[in-house]
Amino acid sequence: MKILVTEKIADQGIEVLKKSGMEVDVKLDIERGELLEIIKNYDAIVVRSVTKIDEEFYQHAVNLKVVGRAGNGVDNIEMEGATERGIIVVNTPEANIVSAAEHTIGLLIASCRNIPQANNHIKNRQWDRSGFKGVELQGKTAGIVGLGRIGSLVATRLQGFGMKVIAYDPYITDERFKKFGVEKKENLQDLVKESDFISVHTPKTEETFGMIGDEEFKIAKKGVRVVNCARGGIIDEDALVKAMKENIVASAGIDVLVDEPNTTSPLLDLNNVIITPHLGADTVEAQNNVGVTIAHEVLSALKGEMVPNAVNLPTLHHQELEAIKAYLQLGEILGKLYHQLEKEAIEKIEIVYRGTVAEMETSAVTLAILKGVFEPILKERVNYVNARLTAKNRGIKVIESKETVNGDYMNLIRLNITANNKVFTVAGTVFAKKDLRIVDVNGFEFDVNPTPYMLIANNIDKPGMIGQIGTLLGASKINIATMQVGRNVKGHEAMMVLTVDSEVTKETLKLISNVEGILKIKFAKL
Ligand SMILES: NC(=O)C1=CN([C@@H]2O[C@H](COP(=O)(O)OP(=O)(O)OC[C@H]3O[C@@H](n4cnc5c(N)ncnc54)[C@H](O)[C@@H]3O)[C@@H](O)[C@H]2O)C=CC1
Ligand SMILES: O=C(O)CCC(=O)C(=O)O
Repeated sequence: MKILVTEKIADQGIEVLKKSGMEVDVKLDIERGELLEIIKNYDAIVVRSVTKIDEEFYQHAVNLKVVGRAGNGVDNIEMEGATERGIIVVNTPEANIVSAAEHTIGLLIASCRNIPQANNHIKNRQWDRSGFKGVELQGKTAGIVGLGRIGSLVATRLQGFGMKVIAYDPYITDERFKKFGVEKKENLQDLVKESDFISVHTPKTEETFGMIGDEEFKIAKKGVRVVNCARGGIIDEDALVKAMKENIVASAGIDVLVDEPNTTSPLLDLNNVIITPHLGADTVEAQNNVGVTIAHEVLSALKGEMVPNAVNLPTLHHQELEAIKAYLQLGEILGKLYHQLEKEAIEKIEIVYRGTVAEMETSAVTLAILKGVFEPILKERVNYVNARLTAKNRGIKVIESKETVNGDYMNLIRLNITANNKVFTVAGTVFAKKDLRIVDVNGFEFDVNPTPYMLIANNIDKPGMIGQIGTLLGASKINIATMQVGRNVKGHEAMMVLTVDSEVTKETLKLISNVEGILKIKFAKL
């Protein structure tokens, strides 16, 4: 597979990609036209904040499976287009947050103490100590907008300077405010009125773009100082210029602009604005961390694995992913059985989580089940990202339910798949956190450890059936690894599940199906 890297990531990250055996092309500063022309040749692209991944891009990226954003914000990536096409978008949301938080503090202190201005002054061979008087942080009130990963790191660091920290973030719990010792503000206006310093740490969304603008500067304290190390425009740039000219804002520390790269912003003309060209994440540590993390994530995503930082998938932290890993495998296997045993078009898929698994975050397991259901018929066109959409587009109802009671098993996943007025059922469990078992197929009970090749037969429960199948497989040089029979009533229909060491050809299946008493025989690849 081929990976294109269009922006600088750490050499260690490139090494990880290359060592995996993938073909890696690094084309920094590639022109848009050339990118659109060549992207059809690639399975994955790794970008930072400059490369625009939009609808036009997707139309050319016909073989693309993964977009890796080496960094945090994904506002340069159009998400809907990716999800519709089953392209998985991964980022590294934790890898550069310390650097961004420290840069925020740097911008705040540098602007409060006029450090860049004084530096320029003395480098111009002058020594006039007047005109650079700053202000202290201690005893002042810092208003944080967005108490997420970076906002909370900034909050704790500012508390270290003896500041009172207040925050506005309507989307997080009161516990999180308490955890960081931050006073909650119910609305932005209250935060703006009370703050001596305001720092924004939200993503750029329709709601946050321009959220600090003319109205907010009207009610802000005279001499307020602001920092934007999040995304350009969260503090409206025109309103900021105006408020600075009117001496409402005493200083601004800015790392991000609406249009980047940018060397013409009117903010550059104001002496009390200190500005860096989007350097928040530009440290040795953050870049190594980001580069290596994104490389591993892109490789996992290309292998079709669930990735913790997939943006267009349920959010899973590493620990959560570890906890559900075995259920992801089990769910996919259970799902894969349907289209290999049955041919009817599915109308409804009911997924029942029972016992300990019902207490977990199972949305990703549902995706694994759906991926499994469609994979035998859609192959690589279905993946975790588009599995739900695939079900929807095919008019299939997906119903999930949870039962916290334990039945015969500590945990159980059961699928009831309705097609043409019949219900196919299959259930499985996980023993000792990693041992998968199929325990029920259409009401026949088993304890089968699923393997890549399985034979599943319905037969009349009578003597000699097992022997005949064994003989035919033996003649075809197919080794049987395990064999189990499930039956409900003696002498009626039974089901045999055999795990075998190699693929079973259509000819061998035909021979088995001709055995008297065999009602149905199917070969399943898991
Ligand atoms: N300058 C740089 O180089 C870097 C910038 N960033 C940017 O920093 C920002 C914050 O990143 P993280 O802390 O990782 O994000 P996060 O997702 O952890 O936190 C964002 C917080 O903003 C809150 N929020 C969303 N809408 C809001 C609204 N209307 N009002 C108030 N709060 C709102 C959310 O509830 C969340 O708690 C992002 O814009 C990211 O792109 C991140 C890394 C480096
Ligand atoms: O240095 C970069 O790639 C941009 C960092 C950033 O803004 C982010 O990770 O959101």
